[in-house]
Amino acid sequence: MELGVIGLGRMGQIVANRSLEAGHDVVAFDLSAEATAEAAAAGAEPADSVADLCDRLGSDKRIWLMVPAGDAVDATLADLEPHLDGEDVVVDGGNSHFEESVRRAEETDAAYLDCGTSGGPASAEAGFSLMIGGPAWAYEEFVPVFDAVATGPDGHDRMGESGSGHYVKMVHNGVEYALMQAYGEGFELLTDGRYDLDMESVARTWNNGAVIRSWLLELCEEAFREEGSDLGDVADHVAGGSTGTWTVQEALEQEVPVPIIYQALAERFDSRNEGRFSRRLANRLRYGFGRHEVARRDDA
Ligand SMILES: NC(=O)C1=CN([C@@H]2O[C@H](COP(=O)(O)OP(=O)(O)OC[C@H]3O[C@@H](n4cnc5c(N)ncnc54)[C@H](O)[C@@H]3O)[C@@H](O)[C@H]2O)C=CC1
Ligand SMILES: O=C(CO)[C@H](O)[C@H](O)COP(=O)(O)O
Repeated sequence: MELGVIGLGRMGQIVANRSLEAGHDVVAFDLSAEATAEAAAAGAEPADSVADLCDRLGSDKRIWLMVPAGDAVDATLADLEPHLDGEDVVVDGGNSHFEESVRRAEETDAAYLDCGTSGGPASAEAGFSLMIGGPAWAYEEFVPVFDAVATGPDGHDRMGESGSGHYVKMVHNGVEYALMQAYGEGFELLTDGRYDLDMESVARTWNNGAVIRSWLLELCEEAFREEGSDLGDVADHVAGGSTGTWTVQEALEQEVPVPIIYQALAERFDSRNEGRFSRRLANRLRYGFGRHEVARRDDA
């Protein structure tokens, strides 16, 4: 397939690279000329604008957006719109709010797929988990690229109608917050508790056969190995929060109790005030899976 990729940051480069490795042709564009050049060095055909990218793709365009959620998606779609028709397919692989995706699907002339993407830059080699909403024919058209960008055919599926992909990813992120909080609390108790323990050893032992083994726990093990059992100078400050907020807002609207996800979100907001071990670990884990910058303490 010939694929246009717009947005070539941490995630978009991986979308382009994995598509190229699977034998697809990629036309790439980013507002940053350096990012476009990086994709070109990996084998993509560089475009110098959205219009140029559309010219190079011709008819039946297949385009993947990997720009920051929010205004950047609308700005890109505004630039794309004069070049799109009903035979074209646009995928938004970012963390957009599901209601925004429904609106965009209604507004655009193209078939629009909302694609929740999980795995982060740490999954560049293994591939992502993709949760997709939108028209079935457009999903089927994109399957060869989804096969390449995901872990494989089992790493993606059509969740349902427009919005459902980003809805499932929103809930995924709420669960992610809660799991991070649970691991953080456990390690905080072990750190402040009765025994002098090596946290990397605990995490490694749990990761080998324990009920609570997981990729996030492997990232805990990595964090303790790289930062030390006490997390060294990792600050007690957790950034982000928008997707968890959306999850809690939706739960309130649906009258579904999600106290653990809410508590994890509240702890994250609280971290912007004072220091605790669980939050320092969450700060460091976001680097593990997302290559988000690790905030460091000044006093360590
Ligand atoms: N980093 C992560 O762990 C994950 C990120 N996501 C989502 O994927 C999307 C992209 O995230 P990242 O790659 O981490 O962000 P990033 O900040 O690394 O890259 C974004 C890229 O988009 C480009 N860009 C911004 N506006 C543009 C426009 N109008 N036209 C063309 N290019 C534009 C920027 O120059 C930058 O290169 C976001 O929605 C994010 O929430 C989803 C899953 C995991
Ligand atoms: O989607 C992701 C992981 O699944 C991204 O890493 C996202 O940035 C995480 O959310 P937050 O920034 O609120 O921690």
